[in-house]
Amino acid sequence: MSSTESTWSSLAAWQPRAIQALLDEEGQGRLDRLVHRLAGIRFDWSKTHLDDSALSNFAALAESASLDSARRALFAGEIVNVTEGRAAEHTAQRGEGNAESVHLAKAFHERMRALIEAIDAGAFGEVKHILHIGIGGSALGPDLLMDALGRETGRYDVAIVSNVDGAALAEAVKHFDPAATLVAIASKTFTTTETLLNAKSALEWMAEGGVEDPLGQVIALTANPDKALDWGVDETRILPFQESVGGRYSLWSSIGFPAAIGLGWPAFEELLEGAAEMDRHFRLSPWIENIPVIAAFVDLLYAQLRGCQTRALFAYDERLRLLPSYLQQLEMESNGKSVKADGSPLGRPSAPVTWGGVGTDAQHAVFQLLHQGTHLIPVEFVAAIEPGHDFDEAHHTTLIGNCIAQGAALMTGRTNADDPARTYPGDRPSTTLLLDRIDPRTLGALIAFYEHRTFANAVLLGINPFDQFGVELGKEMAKAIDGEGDISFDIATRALLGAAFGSTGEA
Ligand SMILES: O=P(O)(O)OC[C@H]1O[C@H](O)[C@H](O)[C@@H](O)[C@@H]1O
Repeated sequence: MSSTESTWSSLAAWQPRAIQALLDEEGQGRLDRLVHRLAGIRFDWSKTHLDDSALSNFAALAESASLDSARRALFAGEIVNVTEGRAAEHTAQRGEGNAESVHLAKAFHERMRALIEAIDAGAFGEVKHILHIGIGGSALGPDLLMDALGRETGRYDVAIVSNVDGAALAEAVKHFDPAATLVAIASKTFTTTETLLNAKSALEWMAEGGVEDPLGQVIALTANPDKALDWGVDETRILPFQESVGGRYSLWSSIGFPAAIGLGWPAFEELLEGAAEMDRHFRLSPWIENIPVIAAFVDLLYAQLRGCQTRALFAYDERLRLLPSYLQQLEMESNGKSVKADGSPLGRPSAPVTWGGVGTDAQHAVFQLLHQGTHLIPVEFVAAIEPGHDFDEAHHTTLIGNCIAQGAALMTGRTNADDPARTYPGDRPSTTLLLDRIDPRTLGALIAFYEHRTFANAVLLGINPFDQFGVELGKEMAKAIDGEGDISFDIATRALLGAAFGSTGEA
């Protein structure tokens, strides 16, 4: 048996103790070990089942799974995405990584900054609106940033369109003046069907709106500049980034353009600095003090040792309402795999399903199941101490009070001897991330925390988190339906195609 397998066997023999009992017995010592502060965020795992024995077993797993050398390889810009033969250099975008890559990332950032300065200075005429078109990693990060931080900046109106459904584009441009709109086409590969179709329609919308040279108002954010050139984007308006930056890790590169222009360059730099602080912590801290690594231990405790198939995240802050969808891509596209990096079967559950919503709304919709359902679902609460509005402070005290109350209620439960329907089993785990405030620096650190937690989970499971072949088959079939390629569909699919299009879908 490999040393990793024998560590998993020791972990399998671990017996959880009630969270309340751990708190009662360990008291302040438990808070000292399981509550950490970094970059304006308080990370609290005290209401989980993680105990000293599990912690030391997981630390042993980190050793046997060579997390240290994987981490070193990540930051050194070595090939960690083995199936695609690539490095994963998102940290280099933040100045933490291989010197050459950091240098190149800085040069690309400078190019982006210069273009933004030119736009600010009127080189594109009057620009009021930025229409960012991208999907997946080329949209979710920028969307999260702008929704969280861009509510009051007022520099430009930024709209982010991803869905190929034309209704999304129509809604985005509804209040935009085509003459005063700059279109940013964001695509790492510059081959994504949805993005290129939306971009084409955006140009048509501009032409119909009287813009003589719509392409003159287009910039491209891509790791494939040649394709952008072929598409017709002028070379001077292409903002490249490195091929080694993964799509769902790319908001730090030129894919973050809407944030850099919408929030202003100093804010974008602060975002990068916040992430870099988390990078340094992750790179240098021992396992049992390492925030993303402890978080991964807790994830594995529930997914691998307690059979939890899902994990839930509730943002108790309207500004972070897009965090669950951002994390869904990061975690599920990275670690939702059945084979290890070497192609051998994973042999254990992969990453759980990530889902979630916004508090307090979710309390009135899905929390019933969290409190009394038969599923054990580890919950993560994310909240900020400083409110994002000027209304009566009762809004914020109620919001945060509810967040904290939910964690306590999940853990303590309540028995009603007369009525099982009114009994709460309790001992349900939660993690709380409490941000001092939502600003670029703190958000940068938070997102980098999630990236490193995802990476640590992957290494501990033996997964390559940087490829996503699972999305390709469906794309191929959609192309065949569109007449590209010849796939012979089954009878049920042909019938469905007939019902939708009046055709059989046969190539
Ligand atoms: O940036 P692009 O090349 O347009 O890719 C956009 C997205 O599409 C792909 O199918 C992947 O699932 C995502 O990881 C990626 O972020």
